[in-house]
Amino acid sequence: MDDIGTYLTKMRSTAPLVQNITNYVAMNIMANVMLAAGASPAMVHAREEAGEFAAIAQALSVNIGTLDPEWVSAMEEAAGVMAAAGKPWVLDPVAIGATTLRQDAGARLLALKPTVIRGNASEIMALAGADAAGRGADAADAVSAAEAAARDLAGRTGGVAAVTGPVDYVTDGSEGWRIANGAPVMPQVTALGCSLTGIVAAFAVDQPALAATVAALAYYGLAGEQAVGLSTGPGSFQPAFLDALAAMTPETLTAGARVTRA
Ligand SMILES: Nc1ncnc2c1ncn2[C@@H]1O[C@H](COP(=O)(O)OP(=O)(O)OP(=O)(O)O)[C@@H](O)[C@H]1O
Ligand SMILES: Cc1ncsc1CCO
Ligand SMILES: [Mg+2]
Repeated sequence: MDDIGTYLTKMRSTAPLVQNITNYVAMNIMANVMLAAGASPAMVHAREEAGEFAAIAQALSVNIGTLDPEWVSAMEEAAGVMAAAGKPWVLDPVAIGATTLRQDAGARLLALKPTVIRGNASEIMALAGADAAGRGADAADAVSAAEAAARDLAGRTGGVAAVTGPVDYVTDGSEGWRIANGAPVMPQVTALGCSLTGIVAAFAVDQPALAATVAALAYYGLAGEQAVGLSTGPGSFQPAFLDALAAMTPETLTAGARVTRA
């Protein structure tokens, strides 16, 4: 893996415009996370404009957290525009195993071959069709249990799959990487995974998807570690995390990234 910090430098140098079709829970924290990192987020989901906006966005994130059938149409249209233009788009299959509506949406979006799929272990397993324990937005399976599902999804899409948790796993179907950065308080703050999906989209602009995803996850986890020292629990963690994302230098990221070959 190249110097991890350079991916942060490249992302900030272009402040990429990232369209996010995300859930109601995530919208505010996700936009703030992306701004703190140095990207330019726009939450645009109406069916009448999602595809039109995708034509000007540099990347797209699609999150099924609070979906409805109208939103799914907008997601498909925007993803189709990105795919046709060769621009990156990232799928976050929130609680995919829970209902038929989510499973159907996940299957339709998977067919549009996301550049990157980012989810927790239970979501990656359920999207791949494996038996997963998680039924809501929180993970109930270990990252290790989802590695084969991640390789399967990457193979089927020709893209990258990322499983997040205590130690993240990223694969393009052949090579795999582990990212040990992160903090146990992160799953106690809602939508930090959703927000990370937007960060992955921003890092993937004009960069190879596998390396960009690894770098985005290391950056995010390291900022989480730093924020723990500046906070006393999930409430004060959130503003401290935004500050840490903004303050991170490429040099600190390169030095603090705990990335190993799987
Ligand atoms: N136990 C843990 N220890 C350290 N870091 C963690 C832990 N669990 C999650 N993380 C980190 O938290 C971030 C968000 O990942 P997580 O797997 O919690 O997403 P998620 O389940 O999709 O979240 P949400 O759906 O609430 O947005 C990642 O950077 C991940 O590495
Ligand atoms: C809690 C929750 N419910 C639907 S989306 C969401 C945000 C975390 O995925
Ligand atoms: Mg999630």
